[in-house]
Amino acid sequence: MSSDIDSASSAHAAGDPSGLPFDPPGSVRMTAELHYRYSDDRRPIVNQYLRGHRVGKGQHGEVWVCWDLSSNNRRELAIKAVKRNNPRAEKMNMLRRRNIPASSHTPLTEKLGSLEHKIRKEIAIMKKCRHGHVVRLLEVIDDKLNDRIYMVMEYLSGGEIKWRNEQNEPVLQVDQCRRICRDVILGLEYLHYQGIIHRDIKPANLLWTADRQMVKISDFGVSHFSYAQRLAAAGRGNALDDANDPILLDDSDLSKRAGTPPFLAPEVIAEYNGDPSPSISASATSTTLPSLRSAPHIGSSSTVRPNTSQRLQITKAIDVWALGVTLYCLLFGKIPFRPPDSSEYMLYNIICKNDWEPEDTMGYDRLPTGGRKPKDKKSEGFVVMNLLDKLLEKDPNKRMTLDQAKVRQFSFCAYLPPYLPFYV
Ligand SMILES: Nc1ncnc2c1ncn2[C@@H]1O[C@H](COP(=O)(O)OP(=O)(O)OP(=O)(O)O)[C@@H](O)[C@H]1O
Repeated sequence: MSSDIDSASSAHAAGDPSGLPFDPPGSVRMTAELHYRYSDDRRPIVNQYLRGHRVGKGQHGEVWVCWDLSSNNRRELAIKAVKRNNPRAEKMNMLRRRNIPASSHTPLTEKLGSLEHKIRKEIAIMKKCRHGHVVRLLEVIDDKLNDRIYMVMEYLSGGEIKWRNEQNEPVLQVDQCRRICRDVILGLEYLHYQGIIHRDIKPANLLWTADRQMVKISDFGVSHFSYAQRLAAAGRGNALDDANDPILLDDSDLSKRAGTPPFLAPEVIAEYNGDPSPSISASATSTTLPSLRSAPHIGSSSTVRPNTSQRLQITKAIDVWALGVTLYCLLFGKIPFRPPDSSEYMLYNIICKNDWEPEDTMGYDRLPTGGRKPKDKKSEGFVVMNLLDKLLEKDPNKRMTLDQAKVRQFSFCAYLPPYLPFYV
């Protein structure tokens, strides 16, 4: 399996004129002091950041737009404020432990350990990243007195990708889907090179820049760092220079299910599947998943049983699968694997066993797909169906690699410029 990683890393080096595959990880300022005051018009100021409106609310905290008063042009940034002891988040986690999903699009963070641990891991992972298609962390303010952590990030004012209307019809043109796909491939390629598996790729975690010309990958709340993968991707010489936070090397989160149900790869949920499990990738990390016996059993006649005899491993291929699900969502305005009811159990069964079917047309511009196996090899439909086919390959060993997605015969992204500047 290391072959695809090796070829990917050599392609990186070859593809970049500077000879450096990617930007070096950026330095993130760690600030232990917090000063809270108010502007003349009574707006809060956290250290040098003047707080504006709230842009979003996550499970563990809130995100605000802010302006850096210390910069010449009052640079616009985002600040995520997380309270360490958050009773609401603890309650949500408790509910999930009982397998009562809040929504099928809510990420599972089952037993991911203490909130503090989760945030520290998210920060440690973001600290390793500096890439044009990955949301950049700039500063962490640790407010021990009030039990809060502030993460100062670049602000993506275009917001989350909206991919469907109320009738579950696509709202993005095929060309926009193509660009988003290209951006995510490049962002993921960088993450994997850094040894990071995102584990929650989905449209809601892709944020638009202000001009909506580019997306960046966000939300590293359930991401995993694999030193083995970093070694395989970057080579021992490079990886040995990494200054790794010890929290990154803690593998305990890998034994927990994480991600958003409709986007989970078959190998993550294959314990529901009675068939022999896909074989294990040689580059896989060594930690295994536990049995998911506690899953809600809806439909007692089902023959699907948790397969506890074989333990599966988490690899970068799960991000490729999630990219395939994401691309399908963008093109068709619906998820590819749709259970007849809201049962998570049925969903997992369908992901593992069923094939996906396209609509007759794709995108807001309603381009013909030509069906599941288009005959016209020169058509856009053929290229896109072929790409989906390879991304949504159930066997992770046969699934397309990002390298293949970028440079091989899949011309879906081929005529776009291969690289964007990596600065942010
Ligand atoms: N850098 C950013 N720029 C613009 N909007 C952002 C940024 N970071 C997060 N957001 C928005 O803020 C909202 C909350 O983000 P946040 O990461 O806290 O929650 P989340 O995505 O639900 O993740 P979790 O609950 O797992 O921590 C999201 O809707 C996201 O779109």
